[in-house]
Amino acid sequence: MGRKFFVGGNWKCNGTTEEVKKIVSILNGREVPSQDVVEVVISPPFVFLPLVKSSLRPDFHVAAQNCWVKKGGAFTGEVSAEMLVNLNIPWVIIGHSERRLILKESNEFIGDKVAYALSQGLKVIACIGETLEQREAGSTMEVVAAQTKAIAAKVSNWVDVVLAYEPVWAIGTGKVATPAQAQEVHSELRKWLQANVSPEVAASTRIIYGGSVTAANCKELAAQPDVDGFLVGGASLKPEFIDIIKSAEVKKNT
Ligand SMILES: O=C(CO)COP(=O)(O)O
Repeated sequence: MGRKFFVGGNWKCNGTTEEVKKIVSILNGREVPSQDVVEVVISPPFVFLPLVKSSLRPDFHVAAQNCWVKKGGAFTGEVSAEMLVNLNIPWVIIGHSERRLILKESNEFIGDKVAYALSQGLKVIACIGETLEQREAGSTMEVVAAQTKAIAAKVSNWVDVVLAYEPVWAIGTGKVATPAQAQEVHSELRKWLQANVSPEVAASTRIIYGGSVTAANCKELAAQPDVDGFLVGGASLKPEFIDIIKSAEVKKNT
């Protein structure tokens, strides 16, 4: 299979220059498993991308948190995929639930964004996940399958895509999915990819979990066979992010 463990740190809309410098210096000073074992990607707000890119250790990479759906131009307030490429930013997060729910980005719009970002040479962390209401109504798989379908419809090459399953009820709530809950959805998503894309894509695509991941719960989650890493919010702004990166070691021993 060979799916390299992936840990993303999504800083969301947080940080000042001073805080950014402090977090970067903490990240730079700690030992973590080698790049053969874990791929680490840090995602600061747009305005801090150049600072983080120029000061972060070379074995960690950077991601934007969003980009425009097509070529840049007269789109006030947007940042284009071309600009990220121009700044040598290799990754972008697309379809985070905060953008889906607060900014009303639809499945189709997100599919278009993923396709355009890939076409420009960016690698994409594509986010999906159900709300509490949807989970309680028993429609989790239906929701995440529809979200994945809208992405799959526009993607022909999955090599540069990481799928992030982030149940909305677990984001920023301290209410992490249990290892069994995460494994269940990840395994169903892999089956969905197998049936609707290809067995090769299903076997090789990393499906990472996000939602209240901490140093305390990451090892148990990482031990699940279909959990290939994490997208971390709050804890990525703290030194414990290093411990979450180290949970990649769990995988090495399984
Ligand atoms: O949304 C997330 C990462 O993209 C998860 O956020 P928290 O880790 O703060 O719950």
